[in-house]
Amino acid sequence: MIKMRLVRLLQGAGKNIIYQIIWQTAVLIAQIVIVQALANFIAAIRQEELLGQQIAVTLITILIGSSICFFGHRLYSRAGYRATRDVKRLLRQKIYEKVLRLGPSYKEQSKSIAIVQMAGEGVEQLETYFGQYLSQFFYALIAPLILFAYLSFTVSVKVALTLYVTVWLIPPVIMIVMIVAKKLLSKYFKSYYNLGGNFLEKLRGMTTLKIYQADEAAAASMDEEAENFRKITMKVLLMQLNSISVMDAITYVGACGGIIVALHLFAAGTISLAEAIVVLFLALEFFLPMRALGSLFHIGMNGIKAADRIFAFLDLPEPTTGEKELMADRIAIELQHLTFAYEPSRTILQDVNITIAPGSFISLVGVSGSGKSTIASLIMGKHRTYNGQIKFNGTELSDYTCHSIMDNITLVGSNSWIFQGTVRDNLLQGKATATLAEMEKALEEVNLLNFVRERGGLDMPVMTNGSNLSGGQKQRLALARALLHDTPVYIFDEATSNVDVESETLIMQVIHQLAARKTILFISHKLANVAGSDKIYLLQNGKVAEAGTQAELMELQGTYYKLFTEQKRLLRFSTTKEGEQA
Ligand SMILES: Nc1ncnc2c1ncn2[C@@H]1O[C@H](COP(=O)(O)OP(=O)(O)OP(=O)(O)O)[C@@H](O)[C@H]1O
Repeated sequence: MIKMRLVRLLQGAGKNIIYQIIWQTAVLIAQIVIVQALANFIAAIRQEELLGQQIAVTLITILIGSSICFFGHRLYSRAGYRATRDVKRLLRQKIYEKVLRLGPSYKEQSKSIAIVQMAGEGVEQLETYFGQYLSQFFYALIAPLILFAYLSFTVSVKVALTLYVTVWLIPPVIMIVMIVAKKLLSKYFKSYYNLGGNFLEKLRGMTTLKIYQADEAAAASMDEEAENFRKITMKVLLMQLNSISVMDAITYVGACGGIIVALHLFAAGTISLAEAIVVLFLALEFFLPMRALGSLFHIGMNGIKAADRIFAFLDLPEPTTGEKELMADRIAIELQHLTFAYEPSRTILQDVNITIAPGSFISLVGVSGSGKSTIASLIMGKHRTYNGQIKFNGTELSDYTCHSIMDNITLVGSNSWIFQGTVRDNLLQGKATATLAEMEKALEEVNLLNFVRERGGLDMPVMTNGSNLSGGQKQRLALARALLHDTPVYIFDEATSNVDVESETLIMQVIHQLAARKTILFISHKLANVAGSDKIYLLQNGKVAEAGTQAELMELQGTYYKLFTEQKRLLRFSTTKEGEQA
C-alpha cells in the first residue's frame, strides 16, 4: 500500500506529508471541540439553563474552530502541492537523464511514445499519491484512535469500541480491491500505452495509409483497440464504484450501530443528552478518514502502477560507457572479427574485419539487408552487444564516453531529421556557436544559400521534418548541418538516395571535398559513386565477401564486378531511353 521507493523520492519534501497529517489532525480536533460546544449548547436549551455567557462561549468556540478548519484545509492543500511539485520534477529529471544514459540505443529498450507518456501522464498520476494518499494513509490510522480516546473518556467505552471496531471492516475491503486492482491495472496500462503508440504511428503514416486506401482498415483497428481500452476502463471504474459502495455500506451501518448503542445508553440514563448528541455528530467522523483512504486508494494504485513502469524504465540496464575521451584530429577505426545479432536467432554480421585509416575514403557496398547500416550504427555506439572489437585509435569503443563518440563522428543518413523552426535552428544543432559567416559558408557549400536568402535568410521557417523543402533541399540542409559539426570522421549512409540527380551530384562533390581533410565511411547502393574510394568492402550476408580498390575488384571479376557492370548497363539503357525521348 505504500511503496518505499516512491516515498524515498520525497527527499526533503517528506516533511510536507507530516505537515498534512498535522493539519488534518488539527481540523479533526477543531471539529470535536465545535461538536462538543454545540452539544452542550443544545443540552442547555433543552434543560432551559441557557445563560448569556454560554451563548458567547459557544459562538466564540464555533468561530475559532471554523477558522482552524478553514486554514487547516488550506495549509493541508498547500503542503500536498509542495510534496508533489518536487517529486514530479525529480522523476521527470530522472527519466530524462536515463534516456541520455541509455544513449542512441534507448529505442531498443523502450518505445519513444512510452517514454513520452511515462514522463507526462505517468508522472502526473502520482499527484494524488503524494498530494493526498500518503498523508491520508496515516491520518486514517490516527483519526479513529483520537475519536476513540475522546469518546471513551467523555461518553462511553462501549460506544467508542463499537465504532472503532467497525471501522476496521473497511481495510479488508481495500485489501481485496488491491488484489483485483493489481491485475486489472496492469491490463489497463498495457492497453493504454499500446493505444497511444499505435495512434501516433497511424497519425505519422497517415499519408501512406491514404495512398493505399488503408486508412479505413487502420481506423477500424484503432476503433477495436479503443473499444478494448474502453472496456478495461469500465472494468476499473466498476471495481472502484463497487468497492466504494461496500465501504459506504460499512460506514453507514457502523455509524448507525454506534448511534443506536448511544441512544440505548441515553434511554437507560447512563449517558447525558449532550453526550448522546456528541456521538450523533461524531459517529460518521470515525469512518470518513478510512473511507476517504479507500477512494483515494484507487488513484493511489494508479500512481503505484505508473511508478512501476517508471521504475522498470529507470532500472533498464545501461550500456557500459567508458571514461576515456576521444580527442584526436585523426582517427583510425578498426572492426576486428565483428559479429552481431539484433535477435539471438539471426546473426546479421559475422566475423567482419574492416580497417578505416585516418584520412581515407572507405566505401561499404552490398545488396539490401547485407548489414551496411548496422555497421554504421555499431560504429556510432548504438548497439553494444556485439562480439569482436570496434577500435578507435587502438582503444575499444566501450572505453570511450558516449558523447565523445558523438563529438568525433557524424552520421548522415538517407532521411536525416530536419526540425521545425528555422534554418538557423537546424544549423545551430551542428554547431551551437556557429557564426553567421560559418552558417552561410555551409549553406553555400551545399548550394542552398541563395535559396535560403530569397526566403528570409537564416530565419526562413522550416516545418516539421522539413516538409516545406524538397527531398534534395532537405538532404542538403542536413549536409550543411553536418559540415558545421566538423568532426574528424563522417559516415554517409545512403546520403544520396531519395534525392534528385542535381542534388546527388552536389552532395557527392561536397563529400569528395570533405574527404581531402576528413575520414569518410561511405555507404551506397550506387557503385558509380564509390569508384574513387581508397578501399571498397563488399558485404554479402553479413560477411565481407570482397575488398579492394575499384580496379582490384573489377579485376577479380566477382560479385562486385557483376553488380557494377549490371548497374552500368542499366544506366546506359536509361540514358539512351532519355535521349530517344528528348
Ligand atoms: N532494429 C532491428 N532489429 C532487428 N533486425 C534488424 C534491425 N535493423 C536491421 N535489422 C535487420 O538486419 C539486417 C541488416 O540490415 P541493415 O539495415 O544493416 O542492412 P543494409 O545493408 O544497410 O540494407 P539497406 O541497403 O537496404 O539499407 C536486415 O536483414 C534487417 O532486417
